[in-house]
Amino acid sequence: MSPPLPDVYAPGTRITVGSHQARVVKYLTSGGFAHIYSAEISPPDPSCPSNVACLKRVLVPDKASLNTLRAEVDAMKLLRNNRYVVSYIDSHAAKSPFQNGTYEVFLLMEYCAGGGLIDFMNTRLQDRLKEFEVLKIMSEISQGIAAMHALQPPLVHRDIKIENVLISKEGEFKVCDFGSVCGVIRPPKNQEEFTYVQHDIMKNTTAQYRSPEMIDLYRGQSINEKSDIWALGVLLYKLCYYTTPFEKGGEIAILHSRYQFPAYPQYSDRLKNLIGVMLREDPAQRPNICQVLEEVSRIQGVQCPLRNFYLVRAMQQQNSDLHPSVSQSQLPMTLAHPMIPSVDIHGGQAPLRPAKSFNSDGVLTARQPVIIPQGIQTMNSNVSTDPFLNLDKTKLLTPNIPKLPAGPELSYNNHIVKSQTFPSMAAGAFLRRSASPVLAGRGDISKIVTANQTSASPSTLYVDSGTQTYDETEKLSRSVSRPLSNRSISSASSGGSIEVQGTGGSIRRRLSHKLKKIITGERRSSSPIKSRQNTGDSVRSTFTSLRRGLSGSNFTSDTSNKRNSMDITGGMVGSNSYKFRVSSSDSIEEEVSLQRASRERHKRSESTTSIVSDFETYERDNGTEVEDYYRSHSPIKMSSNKDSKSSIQKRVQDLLQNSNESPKKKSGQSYSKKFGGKDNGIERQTTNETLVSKGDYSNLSTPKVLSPAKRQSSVLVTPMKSQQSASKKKPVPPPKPAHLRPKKPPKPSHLKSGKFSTPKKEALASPESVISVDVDDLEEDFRRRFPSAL
Ligand SMILES: Nc1ncnc2c1ncn2[C@@H]1O[C@H](COP(=O)(O)OP(=O)(O)OP(=O)(O)O)[C@@H](O)[C@H]1O
Repeated sequence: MSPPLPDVYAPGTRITVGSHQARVVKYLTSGGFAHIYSAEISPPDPSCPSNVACLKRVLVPDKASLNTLRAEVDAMKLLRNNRYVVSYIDSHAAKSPFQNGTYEVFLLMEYCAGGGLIDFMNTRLQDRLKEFEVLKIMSEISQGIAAMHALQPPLVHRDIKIENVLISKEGEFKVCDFGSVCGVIRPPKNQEEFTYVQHDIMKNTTAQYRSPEMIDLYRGQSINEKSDIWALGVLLYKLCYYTTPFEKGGEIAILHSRYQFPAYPQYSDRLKNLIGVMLREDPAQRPNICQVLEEVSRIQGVQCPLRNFYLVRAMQQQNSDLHPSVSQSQLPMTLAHPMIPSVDIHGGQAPLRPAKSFNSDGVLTARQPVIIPQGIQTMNSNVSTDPFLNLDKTKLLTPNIPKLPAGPELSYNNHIVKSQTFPSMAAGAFLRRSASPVLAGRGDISKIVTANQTSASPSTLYVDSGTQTYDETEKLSRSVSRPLSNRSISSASSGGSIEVQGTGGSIRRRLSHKLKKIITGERRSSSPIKSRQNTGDSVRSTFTSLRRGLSGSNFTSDTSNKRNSMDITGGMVGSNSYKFRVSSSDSIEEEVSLQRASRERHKRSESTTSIVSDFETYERDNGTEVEDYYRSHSPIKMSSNKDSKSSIQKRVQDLLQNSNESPKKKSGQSYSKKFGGKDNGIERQTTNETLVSKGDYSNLSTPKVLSPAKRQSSVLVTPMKSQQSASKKKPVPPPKPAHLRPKKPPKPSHLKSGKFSTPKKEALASPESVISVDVDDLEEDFRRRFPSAL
């Protein structure tokens, strides 16, 4: 329970926040546990043209909650120069003089004088947003989110919603509230992880924006950027129709992605189609953020303001595979940094593909053409990553699509427009604002990519200058531990004096590495792949994971497992030596990120960082391990054992221990998340809905043991290999005893019906075909050929 906030600062109160002096101008509003002020700051910051910044003062109940705030600050630092993210200026944390053991955090950020998007929407209750307005908002938010997804490893916002978009004085739409930010969360592997992830999702996400993979953890799908895409799809829908698509249908509707388009207001089929692909049940079938932005730009009829960094990486990967001895910097610019054309390059006559279409009642009617992104089509033709290419055929062909009741009526007369605090943006002003793309703006992600590429090795796109040896932000730790005196708080972190890429890069690298390492359970030298090998049962575990994959276990979508399951022939179990590709439809991103992660691990193990980070210093001064901080913010708690060969068992043991702790409470918990309500015109989101997977796992019965027949599943292999394996049929050895098989908790009964009862199959990649493979055959064959390996 957070302590009550002390009295509101009177106008004129002076506070030192980091290296900035702030003078309170006006109390604006209160968040969950925060007071929000406008304040004049000095020295000036580029993000505050008029020297007026936003001061957020949060009271934090304990040190653990401080970590949440720190994570938020770290994420903001990483994104500080993106034009469509609320800019971070400075911050400071200190022990609270009001209550023992509590802390106060002051966060200076760009002041968004235009108020919240929700306030703006409330000014347009009668005259709903026009399509071009929706597209402008969508484009800008997508650019903000792209900045997060472009990081390597990516950051997932996890709480994208209308309420978390603010409007600048200039009318730009900016993403805010990074308190739920996280790395990719791999699928939970046991009951404790299930419970932990479930709790974490409940705490950090908003019910109506939750994706199917967040609700049904049994699907064994990672929570990653595609979960943000889903939320962005919900947001887009709400921008259009002022309600969320699953308002009435709830979680069951989310799980099936069932919703309707209201008849009013009318939007183009392309826009509805975009919503449709973003709300695909299967995350792999959703577009990535670059594809979303490309499609938005195409509908707008403007050039896409962002390079498709996923494709750039894929191309660079391809180049380095083809020319391993040639570094990216040696490649010609056009090759190393291809500009993916985002507009039609054939006179606007791009090939047309069918897409879902809905009639004015919101009922699926027929296929409508949609233009395929040219860049994807030409450069990536053998990889089915474009969701606009692989339309949801199941849905298109299903004759009896259940018709949901008509969408909720909107009683906008009851809505109260919150306009006193923040003047709502005048429609005229909105119309005046240009929707032109930004190619080299302050926050242009391509600029960040390029900046990072200049010093990047072929395998790493995002590295900072490499020459930076001192990060001013380290002052934070020292200042934090200093006593408070007369409201004068010493430096929290530096302001704008540090080179953006340098600072961002170093923090990003730190945060990213740690998040990746801890949140995904991937340690520097003990990734899921390596750790299996390190534990001494690599070959066996390879077969085990293959068996899991074939038996349709929930855990097959873990990409590292997938990777393991590939390396099964030729006697080599090395991660790069597979000859026998057992795969479903690894997306190009997954493929690239796997290889990149592998190279990065290698690279990291060779180099030591010379940058002393603020948090590391803080931890040093305060006697806590920096890893604890990230671990405490991680939805999956991992071992603190620094031994690079930490075993899976050890990590699971730690997890078991940690699972007794309740997850850390978010101090600045969203009032909307916590209390819901319709205080502000359009409904703010609530979290009082429960996850479908919220069943009581403590009462789980013994998991079913799969029959040998079930262990024979359809998998994808290359045709050549499939023939080989078919010709090597051996007698099937007896099935493994039940107690030796990996166990998983059974699904709650309400998830067993319909399509949820069967594991989801990935989309099929065209050059591959489906055959039946017997794992035991493979194992037997392997044993015969390499008797000493097992
Ligand atoms: N940079 C800003 N510029 C202008 N107003 C802001 C800014 N940041 C926040 N606000 C206002 O303060 C409100 C609460 O802010 P914020 O969401 O960051 O606080 P919080 O404590 O995290 O609240 P919650 O957790 O409920 O979202 C926002 O809805 C918005 O109206």
